[in-house]
Amino acid sequence: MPLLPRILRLVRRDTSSIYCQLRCLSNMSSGKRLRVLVDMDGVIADFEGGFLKKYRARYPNEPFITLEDRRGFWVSTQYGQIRSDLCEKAISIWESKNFFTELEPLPGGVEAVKEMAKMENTDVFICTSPIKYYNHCPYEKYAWVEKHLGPDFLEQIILTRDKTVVTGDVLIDDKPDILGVEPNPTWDHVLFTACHNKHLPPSPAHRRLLSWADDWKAILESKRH
Ligand SMILES: Cc1cn([C@H]2C[C@H](O)[C@@H](COP(=O)(O)O)O2)c(=O)[nH]c1=O
Ligand SMILES: [Mg+2]
Repeated sequence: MPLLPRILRLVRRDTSSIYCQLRCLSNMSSGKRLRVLVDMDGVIADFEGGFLKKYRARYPNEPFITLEDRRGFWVSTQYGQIRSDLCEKAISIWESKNFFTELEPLPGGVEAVKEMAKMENTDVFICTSPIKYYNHCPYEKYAWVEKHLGPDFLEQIILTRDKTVVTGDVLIDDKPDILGVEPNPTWDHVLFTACHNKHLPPSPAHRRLLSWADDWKAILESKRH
């Protein structure tokens, strides 16, 4: 169909639909775009800091693990190693209402993601795993994105418990082992440094992004070729 009738047809639709269609047209004309998947907890939202603050407030007489002493991705596992009932107490924190909405942004993350989304030939998606206790978490993750990244970013959310089935060029994520049903995900994993993974030795499996002050633009550029 010629371009003008196509545009006229588009303007009759709602604005988000127009946005999507124009982006598709732009994709078609500009060739290869880079698709960046950005994790939320531990990458742009301060899960560990938020957890520790709320855990200590709710269980002031229980032992706790400082961020300096955190080891291993699973907070619940490390607390369970101190005393078995502390595993459940840890879980009770992120299963509580408002836990995910009230997470503070990690320094520079929101700014970097906004800047990334404005870069030419770049599509950014927030790729995040909800907890299975779904009463609050999925809603609150959407609310967090709207509050910090803006309503347009609600189009860019991927909620999945298996990130291996999502296609992308790069996945920036603080979890060292991202496993699922797909043995060969399309993305390259860039490990975002967090309190629980900073002691891990360098691995050929992934490059590191030390923080959002690190050169994330250079990493993206290297993935375009
Ligand atoms: C540390 C920890 C996390 N979780 C949950 C919390 C989040 O919903 C996901 C992590 O999501 P991401 O997309 O990989 O950042 O896992 C948990 O259930 N238990 C834990 O100890
Ligand atoms: Mg994470």
